[in-house]
Amino acid sequence: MKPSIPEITLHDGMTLPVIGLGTYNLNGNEGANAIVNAIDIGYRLIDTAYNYENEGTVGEAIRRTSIPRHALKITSKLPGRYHSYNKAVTTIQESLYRANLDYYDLYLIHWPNPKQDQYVEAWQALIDAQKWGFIRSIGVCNFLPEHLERLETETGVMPSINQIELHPFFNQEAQRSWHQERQVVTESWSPLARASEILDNVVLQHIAQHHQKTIAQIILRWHYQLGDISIPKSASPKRQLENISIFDFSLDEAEMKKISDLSHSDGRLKNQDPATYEEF
Ligand SMILES: NC(=O)C1=CN([C@@H]2O[C@H](COP(=O)(O)OP(=O)(O)OC[C@H]3O[C@@H](n4cnc5c(N)ncnc54)[C@H](OP(=O)(O)O)[C@@H]3O)[C@@H](O)[C@H]2O)C=CC1
Ligand SMILES: O=C(O)C(=O)[C@@H](O)[C@H](O)C(=O)CO
Repeated sequence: MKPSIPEITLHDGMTLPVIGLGTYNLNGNEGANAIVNAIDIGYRLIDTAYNYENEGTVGEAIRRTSIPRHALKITSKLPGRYHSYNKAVTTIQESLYRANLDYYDLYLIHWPNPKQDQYVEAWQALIDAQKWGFIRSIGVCNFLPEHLERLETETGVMPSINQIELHPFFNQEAQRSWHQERQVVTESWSPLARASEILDNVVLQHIAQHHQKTIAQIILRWHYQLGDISIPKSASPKRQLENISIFDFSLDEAEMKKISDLSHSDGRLKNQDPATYEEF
């Protein structure tokens, strides 16, 4: 049976499933097949980006599936090199042309690039693109509280979502509670910490054995109970199904704490600190 994925409502009324499919490195025909499989088994939220060079692949998968466009939630992202207002507007249009879509459900600024300091202009372009009907909901990725505050002060609009690095090795406690106070939904990128050494972690192994689940399922259940949206990437039909089969058990408070306690200050996977990282 296909698992049914619960939904979250954003402050602008958009609803999104609590688990979506990450598509970084899902390109071409193989990528399209993987995305079609995910949609067929119940995924409705698909996360792409201009910089992944696969908005076309996502569009192809949407054309191949029998699920109607309106039942899907498609996200894309504006790259760092196109933050100026005019470039941002044409890039949003290019993102649509690449996917052959009339609108994105969610469009995000991919990184703030604070040194470049054009993210407020980019945000104004997203606000206008939403008014013109190109985008249904607008948000950001990797924005620190100071960046989010500036968007609201200078444009009056707070992002609906902030997609950030979040996994048991980097639990983002302070940023998550900042979001919660301001009705910004947290979306987790690399929710499985790219499935590297985390899959050998003994704390997670014990919890997984206790629930007769895999470590990936324990991590994704932890995300769900934290209240965030996660977007695990998998090219494998078996692991795609595993990753959405997490709604038939729950973690208790002690287990949640043990997982959150795996976090450490240098737990970022690639040391991409939004205060200094500048994306192309
Ligand atoms: N906004 C941003 O700045 C960023 C956004 N992202 C987005 O977040 C998405 C997810 O993050 P990503 O970096 O891909 O990392 P993930 O944490 O989703 O891990 C993906 C890796 O985990 C493996 N995997 C998936 N499911 C399982 C499972 N059940 N058991 C074991 N291994 C598994 C995948 O392999 P396999 O495919 O073989 O299953 C792949 O190697 C990206 O694809 C992208 O859409 C990512 C980075 C930055
Ligand atoms: O995948 C993304 O969305 C990114 O922003 C990349 O920078 C990613 O984090 C990465 O690590 C690329 O190697």
